[in-house]
Amino acid sequence: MICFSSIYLKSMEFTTAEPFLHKGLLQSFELTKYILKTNVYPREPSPLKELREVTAKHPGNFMSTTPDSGQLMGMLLKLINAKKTIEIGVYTGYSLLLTALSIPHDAMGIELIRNIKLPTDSSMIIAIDPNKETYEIGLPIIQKAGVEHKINFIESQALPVLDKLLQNKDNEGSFDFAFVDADKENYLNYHERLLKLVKVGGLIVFDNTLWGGTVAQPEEAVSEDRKESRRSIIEFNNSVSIDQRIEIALTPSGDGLTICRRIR
Ligand SMILES: C[S@@+](CC[C@H](N)C(=O)[O-])C[C@H]1O[C@@H](n2cnc3c(N)ncnc32)[C@H](O)[C@@H]1O
Repeated sequence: MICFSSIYLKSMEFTTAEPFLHKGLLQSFELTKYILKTNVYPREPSPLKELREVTAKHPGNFMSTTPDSGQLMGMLLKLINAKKTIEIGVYTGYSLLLTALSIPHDAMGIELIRNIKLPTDSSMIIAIDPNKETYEIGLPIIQKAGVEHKINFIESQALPVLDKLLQNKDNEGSFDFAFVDADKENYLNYHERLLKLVKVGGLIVFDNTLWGGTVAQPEEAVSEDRKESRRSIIEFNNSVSIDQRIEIALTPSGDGLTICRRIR
């Protein structure tokens, strides 16, 4: 019997310069499930599990950040000891809650008032989404997890909020981390603004940068409803790949997660 992966491998074009291609992962849904079952779900904090299960009942559930990407982001947040973050695109709050659970609990109070360059009543995570209704689906779980005080939810399109933050020079280079998971057409606009707001050494992470694999397909093979965002994502991927202000890693986690580290 020929297994799926060997059919897949035969269909790939190998060149001598790319002997590592056969190591490519995620050749089947079973493999994705394997990663989730063995490594992600057993370690997923219970509030995140609860939020994932509540979100699964919502018609927009496919929008939620995948738990494996969430696990990677949690690791990144802890590695850089992120305290001040921006979240663009909240939906029911899976990535928001994991960020709130990953930033230090002791970073509140006095330290917040001393360090943050925003008004002293601002929280550590600025979370922006024009849809408050979906945020409110996850909010009771965020409250129960005891991390709501870390979140400043702003019901708005993200661009005007970022522009407003940039009007205050003190906000420049003051954030440790940003996560972007919203309208793909604005990814480059977000990138430009976040590069000013995030400090050198800080991270900007973009979700959906493989756009369901369509970035590597001919446009004719892509359904109409995915074409516009696919074009934006391809433009974004091309642009960040040559951007000298950042280091990047495009990981095949979830729907593609591009990690940008500001270096200048
Ligand atoms: C893919 S979902 C975000 C999923 C979220 N990261 C999670 O883990 O559940 C995209 C969200 O972006 C929001 N959105 C769309 N356009 C936006 C904009 N211009 N500014 C901010 N958020 C936007 C949508 O309302 C939606 O809630």
